[in-house]
Amino acid sequence: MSLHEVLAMAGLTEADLPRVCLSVVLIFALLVWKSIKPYRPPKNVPCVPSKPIIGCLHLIDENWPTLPDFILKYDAQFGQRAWAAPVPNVGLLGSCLFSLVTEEGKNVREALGEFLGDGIFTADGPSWKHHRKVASQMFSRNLMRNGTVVALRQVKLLVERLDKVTSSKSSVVDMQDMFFRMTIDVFASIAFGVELNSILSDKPHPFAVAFDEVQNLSQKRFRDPIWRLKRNLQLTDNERKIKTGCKTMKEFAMDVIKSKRREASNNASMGPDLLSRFLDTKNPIDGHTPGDNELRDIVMNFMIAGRDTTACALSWTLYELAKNPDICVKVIEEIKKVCNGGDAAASRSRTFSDAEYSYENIGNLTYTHAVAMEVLRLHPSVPVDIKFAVKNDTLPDGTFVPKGSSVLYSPYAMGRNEKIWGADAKKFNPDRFIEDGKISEPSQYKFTTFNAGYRLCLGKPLAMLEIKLTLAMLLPRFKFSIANDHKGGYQSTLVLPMSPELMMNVIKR
Ligand code: HEM
Repeated sequence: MSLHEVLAMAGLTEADLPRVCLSVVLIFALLVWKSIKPYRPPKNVPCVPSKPIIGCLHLIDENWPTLPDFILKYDAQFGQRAWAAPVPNVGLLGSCLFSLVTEEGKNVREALGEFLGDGIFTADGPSWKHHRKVASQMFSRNLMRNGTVVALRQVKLLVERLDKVTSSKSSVVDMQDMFFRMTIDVFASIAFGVELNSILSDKPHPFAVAFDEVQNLSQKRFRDPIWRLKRNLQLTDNERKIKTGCKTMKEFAMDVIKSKRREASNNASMGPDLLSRFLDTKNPIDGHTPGDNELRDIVMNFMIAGRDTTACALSWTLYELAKNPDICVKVIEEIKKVCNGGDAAASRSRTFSDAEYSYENIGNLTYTHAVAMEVLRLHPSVPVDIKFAVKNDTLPDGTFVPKGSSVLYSPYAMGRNEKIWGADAKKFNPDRFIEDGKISEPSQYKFTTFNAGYRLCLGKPLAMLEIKLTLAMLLPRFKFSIANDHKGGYQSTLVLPMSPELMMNVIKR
């Protein structure tokens, strides 16, 4: 249909075209204007340089590639007190101070809504309590044991892959890529009971591709005050790809759920994966069994929470150990002693008993645990987190937080803060977490890598277990050194992947 015909249908002529265009532009501008709500910071709170309407969005945009360091800079500049970073629609009070207001209430996760669904991350109030209670059951001792078995199976495949690579000429491997492949396999197996086989295959599974793409693209929304408009009208390539990616993931999850339900109705013995466990579990609160959508959201939230966070932590651990060879030697010594009964050959062997890497043995790797904690202090997998005030509150420094404002805290900035960790805050020193040969757990409000209070990360034990198990399998068998000139840079995303990639020389011991 020609433009002329369209105009004629609307009773207009070509002479009306400029007026029509102007009206469309004005309506669009009004929609944009309506979707931008400027933010006025509370009185007497120091503020980063800002402009009318857009606040400091321009600074956030400029500094996005190193956002955690941008926050670190202002935390240092303003001292131990709250400061404001006005962002339209969001607000933002930056703070290295925790208060009650950060412990409960709505998470600003709307931008990840269609990805997270109606799961623990997006839920608030009674609904969150219900999710938390249901999700807590996932972290029973039995599940942790099953997690150990699943993770061990996948780490074995990683050893197999590294063995293949090191027997060829080129032994330079992108270890971060390996860890992202391994952790998606681990979590798909724990959550769905499905083997994605990403470690051994060249072409990643479509679910893994969609998972990565949606996560990366959704993060762009945080810098875009009109992303809702773009999503609702499907205006950009970004928004269209998010929609397609979510569809791929949801279809995959639904297929698995349906096939599990079929297995269950045929009285087949169900696996130990989360889906199978939750299929017939009655909710203790309302007594109902979860529907397909609820099941899908539970397992997807589990994967989102656990996969990238653990992969980043593993990458930074290998990086820090390569930079601190004396600490690496101590870790290997502990692994040999605890897992392999002090037998050096056994610690390198490709044939081993699963008992060597049992849940109990991994739990006894005290120094290795301290190393992982130190890595997570300096390189927290969630470097910046935002909470939303459900009621008026006051931060410990006396700053009033009105209901509805967002409070930002940065485990990255807090982890490097000398006032919190002492003059050697930037030094890699795992001993700071050991007292009398045992782990000395710091307060959640000091070590905020796993959040604090009511919404403390539920998966911390599982994450620590997977990190230690992977180190126990890899370090005695391979020597890793950094192959590229890595300065410890990162990519500013919801998590903290290394940038550039972690290219490592891998040599069999
Ligand atoms: C090194 C690894 C990990 C780090 C640093 C980490 C960090 C965090 C942080 C900062 C939060 C708070 C998010 C927020 O509410 O804004 C969180 C929540 C959560 N994490 Fe983790 N996480 C890790 C691994 C895991 C793993 C392996 C799982 C298990 C699947 C998991 C499950 C959860 C769950 C279920 C929540 C939501 C808790 C709630 O809202 O009540 N995490 N995590």
